[in-house]
Amino acid sequence: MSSTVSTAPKKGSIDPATVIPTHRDLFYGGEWHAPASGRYVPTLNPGLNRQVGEAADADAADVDAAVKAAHAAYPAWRRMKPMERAAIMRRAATVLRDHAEELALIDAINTGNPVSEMISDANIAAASLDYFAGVVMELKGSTIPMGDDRLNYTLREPLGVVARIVAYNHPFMFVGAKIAAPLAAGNTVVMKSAEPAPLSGIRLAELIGPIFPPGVLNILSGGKECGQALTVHPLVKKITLIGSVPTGKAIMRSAADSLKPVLLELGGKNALIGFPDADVKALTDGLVRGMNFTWAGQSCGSTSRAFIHASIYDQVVEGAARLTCERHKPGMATDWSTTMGCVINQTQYDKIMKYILSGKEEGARLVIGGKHPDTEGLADGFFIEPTIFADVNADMTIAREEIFGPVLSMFKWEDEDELFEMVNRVELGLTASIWTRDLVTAHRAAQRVEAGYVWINDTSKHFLGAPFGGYKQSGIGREECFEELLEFSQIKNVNVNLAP
Ligand SMILES: NC(=O)c1ccc[n+]([C@@H]2O[C@H](COP(=O)([O-])OP(=O)(O)OC[C@H]3O[C@@H](n4cnc5c(N)ncnc54)[C@H](O)[C@@H]3O)[C@@H](O)[C@H]2O)c1
Repeated sequence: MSSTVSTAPKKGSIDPATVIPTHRDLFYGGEWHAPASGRYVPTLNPGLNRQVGEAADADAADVDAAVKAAHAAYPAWRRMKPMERAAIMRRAATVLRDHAEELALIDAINTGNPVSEMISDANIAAASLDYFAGVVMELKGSTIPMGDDRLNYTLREPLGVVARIVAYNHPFMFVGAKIAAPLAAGNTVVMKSAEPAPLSGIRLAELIGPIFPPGVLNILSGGKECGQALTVHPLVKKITLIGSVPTGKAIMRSAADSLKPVLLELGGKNALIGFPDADVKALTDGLVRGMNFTWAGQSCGSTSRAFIHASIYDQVVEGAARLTCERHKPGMATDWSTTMGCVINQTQYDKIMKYILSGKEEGARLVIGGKHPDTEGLADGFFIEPTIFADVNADMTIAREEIFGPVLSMFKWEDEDELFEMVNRVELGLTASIWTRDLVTAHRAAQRVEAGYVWINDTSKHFLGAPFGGYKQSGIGREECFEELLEFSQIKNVNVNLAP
C-alpha cells in the first residue's frame, strides 16, 4: 500500500458499538501476552458510568518482559538506515489517519471527550509520526576545528530503550504521537497508556504494532505499579512523563537511583491576560476557547486564570459567560454534535466539585455553572457544567491549584506590576495568553510572564515544530519540535589523530 493514500471511512459512518478493540492484553515483542499476574481491570465509559471492557494491568514482571523485548530489538532498529525507519513510521501514520474516526470513537467512549474533537487527536498523532520521520536526517553531529593533524567530530546516537508514560486526557494522541521522536532517533519504546483510558492504546497496538519489527514498539496498559517498574528498570535509558506534578516528582526521585534522564510535561495553572486596549470580542472568544471546555477543561494548557483589566472586566465577564453557555452544552461524547464532554471518573468529578465549593466558600462570585447539568440522559455520567468564577483573588484555593476541570477563574487588575506578581506567583508555568493591540505591550508581557509557551492574541493552539513545555514545576524539556528528537539522542565525540 502507498504510504500516502488514505482509505479512511466517511465521518459518521462507524457505529460506536463496534469500535472496542478485541484484545485486552499487553503488546510486546511483536505479540500479545496475558499479564503475568492474570489481572485485568475494568475500564469505564464515564458518560454513562458504565463498564465498557477491561484491560490488562501490567506489573513489574510484565515490564521486565517488555523491556527485555525492546532491548533485544534495539540493535537492529538502531542500525536500520534512518530513511527506512522513517518509511515505516510514515506507513504507521497512514494507518492511523485511515482509522481516525474509529480511534476518536474509542477515546470518546473511554474518556467522555467529544468525538468531533478527538478525531483531530488521531490526526495529530499521525502528523507527529510524519514530522519526526521527516527530520531523521537532521540528527546530525558537527566537526570541531582542532588543527591540521586532528579530525574531531560528534555523532548523535540513540539511547536504547525509552519508556514513555502518559496522561488520560488525550489517550490516543499521547500514545500515538509520543512514540514518534524516540523511534525516529533509533530507540525502541515501551509505552504505558493511562489507566483510566487504555482502549485506544490497545487498538493502536493492533493497528500499527505489526508494522514495526517485533520489540521496537511495545504498549502496556497498567497503572502506577507498571509506571514505577519502568522508572527503575536498569535497561530503560530514559523515562518520560505526561502527567501531574506529584507524579513527575515521584518519577524523578525513582529515576535518580540509576541516573536516568527524564523528560517531564506536567501540570499548568495558566494565565490569560487582557490589557485595556485588547479587542474585547476576540479576547472573549479566546478566553472561552482557551479553557478547552469541549473536553471539560481537562487540558494542561487551559488558560484557567483570566486577568482582565478593570476597564473591560465587566464586559468580558458578561461576554465570556454568554459565549460559554452558547457554545458548550454537556452531552454524550459519541454524538457528533456534542460540544462538551464529561470528566474522566468519580475521583476527578469529586475533586473538581470540591474546588467549586471552595471557590464559593472563599468568596469568589459564581457567574455560571458549578453543578451537574440537569439535561436528560446525563444523570449517571461525570458531567459538570462549564463554570466561571469572577472576583477571584490570588490567595483563593481555585487561584493557586490546578483543577483540571471546566472551571475558569477571573481576576480584575489595574497595576501592571501587581498583575505580574499575581500571574507569576504560582509554581506552575506552562502556557500564557496575552491580549493587546500594542506590539510593545505584547512583547513586554511575553517577556515578563513565567511560562514556556506564550500566545499573543490567540490561545489553545499547538504548532508542530514549535517547542512545547513548561517553566518552573510545569516540566523539564521540550516536545512537539526538533528538540524532542534530540532528547532521545546522546552525543559522542570522536577525535582522530591524523599524524600518528
Ligand atoms: N504538560 C503536558 O503536556 C500535559 C499534557 C496533558 C496532561 N498533563 C497533566 O497531567 C495531569 C492529568 O493526568 P493524569 O491524572 O493522568 O496524571 P497522573 O500524574 O495521575 O498520571 C500520569 C501517568 O503517570 C502514571 N503514574 C502515576 N504514578 C506514577 C509513579 N509513581 N511512577 C510512574 N508512573 C506513575 C499514571 O499511571 C499515568 O499513566 C494534569 O496535571 C495535567 O496538567 C500535562
